[in-house]
Amino acid sequence: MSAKMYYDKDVDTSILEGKLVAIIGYGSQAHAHAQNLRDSGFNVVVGLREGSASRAKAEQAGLRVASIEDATKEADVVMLLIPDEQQPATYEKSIAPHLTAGKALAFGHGFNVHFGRIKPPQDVDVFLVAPKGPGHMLRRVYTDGAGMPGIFAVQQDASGKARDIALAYARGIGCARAGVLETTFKEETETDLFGEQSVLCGGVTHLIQAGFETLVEAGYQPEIAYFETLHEVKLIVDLIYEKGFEGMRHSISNTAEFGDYVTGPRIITAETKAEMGRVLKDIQDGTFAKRFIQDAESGFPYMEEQRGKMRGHTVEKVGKELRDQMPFINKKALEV
Ligand SMILES: NC(=O)C1=CN([C@@H]2O[C@H](COP(=O)(O)OP(=O)(O)OC[C@H]3O[C@@H](n4cnc5c(N)ncnc54)[C@H](OP(=O)(O)O)[C@@H]3O)[C@@H](O)[C@H]2O)C=CC1
Ligand SMILES: CC[C@](O)(C(C)=O)C(=O)O
Ligand SMILES: [Mg+2]
Ligand SMILES: [Mg+2]
Repeated sequence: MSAKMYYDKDVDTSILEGKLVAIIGYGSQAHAHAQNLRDSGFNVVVGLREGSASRAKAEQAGLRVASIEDATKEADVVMLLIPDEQQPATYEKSIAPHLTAGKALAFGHGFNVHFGRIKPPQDVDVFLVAPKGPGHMLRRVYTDGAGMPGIFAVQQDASGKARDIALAYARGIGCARAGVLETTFKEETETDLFGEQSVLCGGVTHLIQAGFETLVEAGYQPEIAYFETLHEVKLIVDLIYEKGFEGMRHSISNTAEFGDYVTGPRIITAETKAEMGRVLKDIQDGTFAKRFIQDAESGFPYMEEQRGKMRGHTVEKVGKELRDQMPFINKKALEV
């Protein structure tokens, strides 16, 4: 293996003993960071805006809650885990005035530092710890005794200890159970945006949607189309996750494997890969970031239009009905 991987045995967490970590926000990532750190023995305070709907949930989980300003004042490490588009304004108003020398400012994604939207003072440590997966799954795998890989990067090392703090933090949220490796803000930001757009979120959902629509438009039952093009994706991906492509192909029929080789390249073509290259370029030169921020600043008209379209789509309606008949599917997982 060429990358240096850090596991629990390689990480000394004593650097955070007696220190206070403020988790700003209580959404997907934040609730998992706060609860995992607390369960790993760290001191945690959750910083929330006034009137936050999340206060009761955080308190119910046994966490102490303070205003963002007070949490920043008290804490040694301030982890900013609110939506990327909201971070600069909250940082300027509620965090920067209290971010005194010697503290550490941390992120779960490098977007705002990399694109120059947050410029922390020179006398604080700045690092990121980015778990490679959704926050709700970060909490689930931690409570299952497993872990989710993560990557960390140091942008500013004012204390000379920023790497050790970042690694201790990564271990605290459970990432060093699965493996943690070092990156830069640039590499994390660009690869994360590329992965979520091209493969994990944009790629997968649009592939499923196109397959589902093709079957339904050809007259097949939507329920069968749902099982075939969506539900079974998890079962196939679980095998890829556990055993790689070869392991998955061992489990499927020869008929399926032959069709995989014949038809896969007709669906994901050389042109698809060339387009992925153009997507990556838009990410690298800031074109995507600009488009995202513009939509956010106008109240997300494009994003809301897309959400509205999908809400009424048959794949969503049929899917909800079918999932409601499957009580073993974890329905509590996304409650926070
Ligand atoms: N979602 C994920 O799994 C991943 C996210 N990340 C990164 O983690 C960070 C957080 O993302 P994510 O967890 O999706 O965020 P969420 O959308 O889940 O964050 C919601 C939380 O942010 C708070 N919030 C929203 N707007 C404001 C505001 N203007 N001022 C103060 N608090 C606000 C909400 O407060 P309230 O409770 O009061 O409504 C809520 O607690 C981002 O940098 C993201 O890129 C990284 C890896 C994966
Ligand atoms: C895949 C999307 C993600 O990058 C993540 C869960 O890792 C995100 O920004 O939510
Ligand atoms: Mg992301
Ligand atoms: Mg990600």
